Amino acid sequence: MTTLLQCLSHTPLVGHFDPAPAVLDEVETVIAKARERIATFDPELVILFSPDHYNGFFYDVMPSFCIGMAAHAIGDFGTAAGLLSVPQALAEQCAEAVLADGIDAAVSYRMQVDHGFAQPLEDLLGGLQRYPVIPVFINSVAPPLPSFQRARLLGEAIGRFARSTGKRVLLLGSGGLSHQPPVPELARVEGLMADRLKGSGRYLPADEREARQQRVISAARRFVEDPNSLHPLNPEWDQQFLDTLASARLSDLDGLGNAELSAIAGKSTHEVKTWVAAFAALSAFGPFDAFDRYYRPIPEWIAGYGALAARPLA
Ligand SMILES: O=C(O)CCC(=O)/C=C/C=C(\O)C(=O)O
Ligand SMILES: [Fe+2]
Repeated sequence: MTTLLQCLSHTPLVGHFDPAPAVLDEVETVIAKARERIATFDPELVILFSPDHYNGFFYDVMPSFCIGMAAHAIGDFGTAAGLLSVPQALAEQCAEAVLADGIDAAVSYRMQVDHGFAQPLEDLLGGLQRYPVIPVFINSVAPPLPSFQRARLLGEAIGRFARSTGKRVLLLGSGGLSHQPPVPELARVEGLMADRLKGSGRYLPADEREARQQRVISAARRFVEDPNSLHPLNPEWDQQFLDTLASARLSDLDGLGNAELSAIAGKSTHEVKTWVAAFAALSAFGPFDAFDRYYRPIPEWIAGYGALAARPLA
């Protein structure tokens, strides 16, 4: 097998405000099985599609897509901090190939990433540096957002590059499904907060970082008591989305506009474009089989929480 895919929701709330032990066990079992499968696959290269939450990408320059030539994680919400093991020459080749293929992704030689990248690297791979990883950012919270179609085309271009390496490549998608945690919006803030979103938030003082994290934890507590305190989760849409990916109908999502998706499933649901990109990358290896599907709405994590694996058909 030359490639394996794993998509998984992430949540900064794990360990801070958890669901009942039985649910936590269920999720841990799903993650443990994925981790075991990945260890057996023993990737030579990992390509990780993830969003950011105004920790590394800001409105001073906000790309739709960015490929990391080098990257470090900030360690928010108790996730791991430090350098990722990015194979720079290979990442440069990836960027060259993607641009030559018609997708104008930005590059970063100092990509700052948050739990969106760190959590899957820790949970699925065992740490930030366990395997060589090319991090690929997809803007999922800062309008104007890329479309489903562009995320799919990015994924296809990266998949063609991945295939050309001849390596065992693990494709990861991080984030989603339906959810809308409290993430500030430029159109709704001013003063210091607007300045933070334009770039001064890149290096937050510890007390502000802590206050920001507590805001999310408090919102989760409220959400459990009142599902209308935030945009409600949408299990029906989430299951349809999983059906769409599992049946390789990725381009069916092309026509779904960003405003429409926000209205259906919440403003952070755009993170599912990382799943679309990962599946599109897999499609460059030929027909695939999706398996180990998991889904549960978990209000404690403000998340339609899911997982889906896939591999090429034998
Ligand atoms: O600026 C803030 O306070 C952002 C809060 C934040 O980082 C929330 C993140 C939530 C997720 O990553 C998620 O549910 O996917
Ligand atoms: Fe997120």
